Parts: sequence; C-alpha cells; structure tokens
Amino acid sequence: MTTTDHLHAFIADLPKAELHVHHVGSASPRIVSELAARHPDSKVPTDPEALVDYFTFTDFAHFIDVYLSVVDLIRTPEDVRLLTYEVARELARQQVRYAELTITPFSSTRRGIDERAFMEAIEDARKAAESEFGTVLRWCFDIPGEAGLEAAEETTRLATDDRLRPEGLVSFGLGGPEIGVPRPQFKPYFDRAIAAGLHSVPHAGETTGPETVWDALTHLRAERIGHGTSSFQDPALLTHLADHRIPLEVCPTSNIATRAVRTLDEHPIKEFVKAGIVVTINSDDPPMFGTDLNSEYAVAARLLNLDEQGLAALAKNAVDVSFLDEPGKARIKDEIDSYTATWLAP
Ligand SMILES: O=C(O)c1cccc(C(=O)CC[C@H]2O[C@@H](n3cnc4c(=O)[nH]cnc43)[C@H](O)[C@@H]2O)c1
Ligand SMILES: [Zn+2]
Repeated sequence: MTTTDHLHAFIADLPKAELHVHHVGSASPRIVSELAARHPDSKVPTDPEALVDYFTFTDFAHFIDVYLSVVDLIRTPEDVRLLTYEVARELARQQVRYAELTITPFSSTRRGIDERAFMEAIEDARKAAESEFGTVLRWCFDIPGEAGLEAAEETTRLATDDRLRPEGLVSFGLGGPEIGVPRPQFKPYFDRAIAAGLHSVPHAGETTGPETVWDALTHLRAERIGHGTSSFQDPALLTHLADHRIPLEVCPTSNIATRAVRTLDEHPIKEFVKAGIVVTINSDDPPMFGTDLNSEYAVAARLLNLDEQGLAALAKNAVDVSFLDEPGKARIKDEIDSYTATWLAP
C-alpha cells in the first residue's frame, strides 16, 4: 500500500462531522435519475452517466441554474423524506457521526409542498437516521438570497414559529449567489432568528470579496462562515477570524467546480491555517461536484501535508465548532482519539 492509499484508508473509517452540506445538493445520482424519470417535463437527465455532464458547471450562476432544476424534482413530502433519509445513509457510510444539513424550506414551500408536511418529513428522516444509522442530523435553514426579502421573511417565519420550527433546527444561513445580493439587507431576519436561539452561519466570500465576509460578521453576526474563500485577500480579516475564533467551512472541490478558485493548488486553505484560523473540511453539494467528505479530507491532507494526527485534529475541529451539545461532542472526539490511537499502534 502506498502512503497515500494508507491515509485514504485511515480517512475512510475516521469518525467525522460535516458542517456544510446542502440537502438537495446531496441527492445521489440514483435519486436524481429516479425523480427525473418520474417527472419527464424536467430537463434533468434520467441516465446517471449523463448526469456527470449535466453536473459540469461553467460558473456559479450555471451551478445555481442546475441546482434549481433538481429542486424542481422534489415535489411531495415523501420525496423530501426519502431524500433526507438517503442523504443520512450516505453520510453514515462515510463514518459521519454528526451533520448539519443546510435546507432551503422556501424553495419547497413556494413549489407547493405543505409546510407542516415538509417539517414532518425531515424530522421523520432525522429520527430514523439516528436510530438506524447512528448519525445525528441537525438542520440549518438558509435564505436563498437571490429570491429576495420575500424568501427571507418566509424562511424566518418557518424557522422561528414555535408551531412549525422543527426540533432538529440549530442554525440560520444565507445561500445562493452573492453578486448583487448585499448581506446587510438580511440583518433584521438574522436578528429575529438569533433572538429565537438559532446560530448564524451565512455563506460569504464564496463568489465575492472579503468585504462580504466583513458584512456577514458585522450585520449578520456570523459565528461561522460558509466558505469565506476570498478572506485571504484581506490580512486584517484573517487576523480578525483567527483572534475571534470564527471558523471557516472550507469546501475545496466545490470552489473548483463552481470556478470560484482555478485549481486546488491555488486554494487559500494553507493561508487560513497559517493565519491561525479554525478550518473545517466539508463537501457542500457532493454528487454535483463529484466528491464526498472522505475525498475532501484527502484533498486537505495533500494541500496541508497532514498525517493521521493532523487529519484527526481536522476532524475534531469540526466537532468542536459544531452546534452539537457538549456530551455529544465529547463522545465523537473520544471516538476519533481511540480510532487514531488504534490505527497508529505498532
Ligand atoms: O427556490 C427558488 O425559487 C429560488 C429562487 C431564486 C433563487 C434561488 C437560489 O438562489 C437558491 C440557491 C440555493 O443554492 C443552495 N446552494 C447549494 N450550494 C451552494 C453554495 O455553494 N453556495 C451558495 N448556495 C448554495 C442554497 O442553499 C440555496 O438553496 C432559489
Ligand atoms: Zn454551501
């Protein structure tokens, strides 16, 4: 076995947490092709092999266009339940013990799925996943920013109304394109979500500059930043993120697939680590980007020159800055430590 194969084998069974992964963006090629076959009016291919081409993006706008065509395939609460359950199964296969799944309820309710049935579907899948696979799921509800303040209002209502808000909801996000979608306009909605006890985790600095990350920190009181890729352009921002222990949810392959970064070797993850920022590794929309969390850990190992101890530290970073309760965090970190010790034992 080569050293690389050896590290990949270590990663495969390393207990992990995933903090930045989208619900619809995690639909497997099998689920997408099944749903596409059920809805022949859709432009999404039914052949899983044709999906590889379909999931090749010219830029971020093209990615969102394709993403929404997959959103259009999810039409019933049963589709939502099945998708959520299958996403959990795939996470469990990769030894993911805990995941915060970003869900965009606005996209489903505006397409006619009943809001109560939607919440029941995700909660039903969450409970089944925990008891059948041992994977704990939590939700981040995100505003699709480009859909405007109507989407912000609706997402905030769904996230804060005690009669609707699902038990697994822990955080509030902002996704979609950043160009032409200034972050400060969402401040009142984030204020309401934070007042209702949710954590703030907007995307920022994925497709625009470091000023968007500053806006997310200042106006949306971000506790973690989704991507934050362009932060490397501003040394003062790097210092701020490190000093205030604001983690970045780094998704390397996503940034290449959406052409936010040219090549993996040019990815600024090394600069983030050098600046002392807490970095977590994530897969974002894995089947759409031809990746999974294990592959992202392998990418991180290469870019950061990590051995098993380094990879275990990276996995523990994600647990530490997750919104899981303290006993849950301790359990997963103990598991990471004993797995690593056993692996390295002579
Ligand atoms: O649902 C609609 O009707 C709708 C109307 C206008 C705009 C939108 C969106 O912009 C939805 C964006 C959608 O993309 C998700 N997503 C997945 N991966 C990423 C990412 O890497 N960066 C940003 N957003 C991403 C996000 O969760 C939104 O649901 C929708
Ligand atoms: Zn994302």
